[in-house]
Amino acid sequence: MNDWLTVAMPKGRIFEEALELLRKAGYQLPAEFDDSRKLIIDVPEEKMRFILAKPMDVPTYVEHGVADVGVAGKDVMIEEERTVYEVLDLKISECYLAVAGLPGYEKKDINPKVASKYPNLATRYFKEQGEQVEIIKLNGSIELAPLIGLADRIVDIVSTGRTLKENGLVELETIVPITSRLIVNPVSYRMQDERIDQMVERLSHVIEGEEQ
Ligand SMILES: Nc1ncnc2c1ncn2[C@@H]1O[C@H](COP(=O)(O)OP(=O)(O)OP(=O)(O)O)[C@@H](O)[C@H]1O
Ligand SMILES: O=P(O)(O)OC[C@H]1O[C@H](OP(=O)(O)OP(=O)(O)O)[C@H](O)[C@@H]1O
Repeated sequence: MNDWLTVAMPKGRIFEEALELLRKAGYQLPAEFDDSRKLIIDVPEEKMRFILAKPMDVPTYVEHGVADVGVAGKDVMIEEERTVYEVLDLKISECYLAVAGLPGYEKKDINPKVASKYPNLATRYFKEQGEQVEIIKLNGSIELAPLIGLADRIVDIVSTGRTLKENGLVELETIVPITSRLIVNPVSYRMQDERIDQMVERLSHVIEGEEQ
């Protein structure tokens, strides 16, 4: 299977959009992708193996070389800081990272707490801002933290803004816009450069077409 390409796909909300993009780029992906609990799906016609991972873990599989390429949110890339090449902005799963809190929040000097699923990113952000905070790592439902008094602020993804609004929170600072990226293992890029370049080219073509 030396000439096969292993692709790490994030399960969850990016999956369908990424799948659609690949199909539009001409990859023949069977119906099995749309309704399966399998974590490895081989597509011999394309000489491709797909592994379905947790979104936050995709760069880990790619860094270790068990996947040649992968799809990961920019949020995950910033948080994880893995040694991989980021070769293409897929322009899917658009959202942004923001600091949010209760309305009227005022910065306090003593032990301000920030809850986030992105502890590394949040630590770096507040350091850059020259603010000392305690980061509390959560795995989901981040908006709950200020409501229940676990933290004063949160660092989290905002897309429609509905979760903030329905929980009575407001955005305090915008950190960075987020989209999903195509990432590549550096060794795979040397060994399979033609196949990977071709993939980038085919996907770019679809993305540019959709932008017009
Ligand atoms: N509300 C959103 N709208 C658009 N894109 C989002 C949104 N939330 C997250 N994303 C993007 O999708 C990626 C994966 O999100 P998803 O919610 O599927 O995974 P997750 O939160 O890591 O999964 P899980 O909740 O199972 O741990 C994120 O890394 C981010 O890039
Ligand atoms: O601005 P919105 O459109 O409301 O989207 C933002 C929400 O989406 C994500 O949560 P997700 O649905 O992944 O749930 P989680 O709390 O389990 O992370 C994110 O963490 C926000 O809570």
